[in-house]
Amino acid sequence: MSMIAAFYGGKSILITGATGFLGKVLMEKLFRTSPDLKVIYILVRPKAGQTLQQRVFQILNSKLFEKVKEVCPNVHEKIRAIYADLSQNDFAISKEDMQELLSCTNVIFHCAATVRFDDTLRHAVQLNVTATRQLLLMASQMPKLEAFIHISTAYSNCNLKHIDEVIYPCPVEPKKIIDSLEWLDDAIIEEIAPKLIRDWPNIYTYTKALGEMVVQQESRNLNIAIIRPSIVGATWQEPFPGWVDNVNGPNGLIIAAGKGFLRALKATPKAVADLIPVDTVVNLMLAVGWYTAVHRPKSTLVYHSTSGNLNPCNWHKMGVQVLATFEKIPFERAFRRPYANFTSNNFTSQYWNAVSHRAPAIIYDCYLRLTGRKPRMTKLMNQILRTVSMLEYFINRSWEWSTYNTEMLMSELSPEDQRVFNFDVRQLNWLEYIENYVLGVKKYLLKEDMAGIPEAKQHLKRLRNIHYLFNTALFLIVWRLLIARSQMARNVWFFIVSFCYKFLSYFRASSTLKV
Ligand SMILES: CCCCCCCCCCCCCCCCCCCCCCCC(=O)SCCNC(=O)CCNC(=O)[C@H](O)C(C)(C)COP(=O)(O)OP(=O)(O)OC[C@H]1O[C@@H](n2cnc3c(N)ncnc32)[C@H](O)[C@@H]1OP(=O)(O)O
Ligand SMILES: NC(=O)C1=CN([C@@H]2O[C@H](COP(=O)(O)OP(=O)(O)OC[C@H]3O[C@@H](n4cnc5c(N)ncnc54)[C@H](OP(=O)(O)O)[C@@H]3O)[C@@H](O)[C@H]2O)C=CC1
Repeated sequence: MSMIAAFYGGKSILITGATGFLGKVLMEKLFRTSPDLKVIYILVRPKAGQTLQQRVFQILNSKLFEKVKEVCPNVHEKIRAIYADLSQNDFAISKEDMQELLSCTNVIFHCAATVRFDDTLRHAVQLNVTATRQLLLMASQMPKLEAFIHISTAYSNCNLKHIDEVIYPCPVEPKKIIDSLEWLDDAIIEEIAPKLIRDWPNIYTYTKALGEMVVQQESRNLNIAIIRPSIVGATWQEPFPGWVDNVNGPNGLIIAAGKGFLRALKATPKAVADLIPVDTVVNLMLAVGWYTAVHRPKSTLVYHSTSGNLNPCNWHKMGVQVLATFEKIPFERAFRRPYANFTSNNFTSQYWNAVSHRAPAIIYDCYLRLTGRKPRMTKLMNQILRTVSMLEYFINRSWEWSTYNTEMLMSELSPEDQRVFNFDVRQLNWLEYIENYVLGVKKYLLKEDMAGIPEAKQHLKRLRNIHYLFNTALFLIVWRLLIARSQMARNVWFFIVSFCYKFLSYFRASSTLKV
């Protein structure tokens, strides 16, 4: 019998960010392994014209939740969506709902955040710092609370090279930043933001670091733990391999590469690609929730959910496997044949951007214009290159994350829990994982049918022929222009032609003699 699964039985669990990538997988696993849990409260805002109920309905009716419905047929009754906007005071939760949350919650998983690298400082602080403080304040008023699990990121201290499972102090007190944002206007905030974030690469990682400090400062006598995942990727095993649902992190780049838009990347091939499957992170979260509640460690423990020091994979290996998978299961209607050119050199990267990205986009837009259609490729390419530039920091460096606490926890679990809540990334086979990942991107993000693979392969063959034809034509045009302008090129040309002619005459003469 799983002790962790039993622990969540009969519990009321509060999840923020339940509509996000991590939150959905967390809910799915909770319902599947502890169908006897009492209720999951989720703090949700209406979005994209959908009410809370519609959002919940959509999640529960997705493929991700197919297994849950077999194990826990009354899952609809066990989710309680509470209207909340985490960027508002008191989260804009109604008094009645707040009362229920305060009096019933046993465990909190705080996943909500803005994960945009380029968010405004004001919004990122509101969500990643102030909301965390507000939630801790609520937690301190919950008499039945057993554990508060805060989800941070392994990159919250990416200004360091070696990162331990400890909370590092930030140069500026979070409280001072929160207070100053109240009276500074937006223009000034954006002006001071680069000075505040110093050697952090973006607002996101900086505000996540501030969020951790807030957790440390406001922990009071709560049982708190922090989990720091690295780059969260598709599911490894559960509920099925390859599930993804947004374009964040590597997902968007896999699409861009598979569709042939992105053929070169400024990346350090030997740098560690610290991906961690989302189900591994979720298993660790649930194990940490149990351990924090039952064993009540004296201090706030930090757990790294990373792969680099236990089972490293580098960007080169990853790129090669992604490309190999594109060969087997290509994406439909590719713009060009997928190809990978990793370079860590600035100049070479600029060159590839011009030749492999911008030039084909301009040529294609000319073609669209000539055929009376609206040009769109240059805009799309600029968008992709902007995204790539935002992610470059993370694919050109390696970090060392220690994982003592995570390994300690692994050894504390019973064999059954180690199986049901497996977060031992040493068992991960990267080649298999990446293949399933790419397949998942095709099926769940692009919604492409496997029946379309033969046509996709045909399309790639056509693209290859067009590529050869285009290159030959280009070569001939350049050569013809050179001959017209340079005596030297003409001499070389006549030399080659006369050499070929002599060779052919000799070959013909010797074959006539043999007869
Ligand atoms: C040689 C080439 C390839 C070779 C072979 C294949 C190799 C492939 C191997 C895999 C590649 C490896 C690269 C991995 C890099 C991973 C780095 C991840 C770093 C994580 C560090 C921290 C992790 C975390 O803690 S948090 C989670 C990470 N957060 C994010 O990923 C958010 C990042 N996104 C943003 O901040 C914004 O979207 C931004 C700034 C990139 C763009 O903002 P903008 O306002 O300009 O546009 P949007 O409105 O947001 O989007 C416009 C448009 O772009 C699409 N899009 C968004 N994100 C991505 C993306 N990551 N990749 C591709 N496309 C993306 C978005 O859907 C929109 O499309 P529409 O059609 O207009 O809707
Ligand atoms: N994905 C990754 O690679 C990594 C993620 N993390 C951390 O994991 C956590 C979850 O990330 P992930 O699931 O990928 O992110 P998503 O962007 O998929 O999900 C973010 C969640 O936060 C919610 N949210 C955002 N703003 C508000 C708001 N104002 N009010 C209420 N809810 C809000 C979103 O709700 P809505 O659906 O309404 O937008 C969504 O449910 C974050 O803390 C992130 O920092 C850490 C390392 C890597």
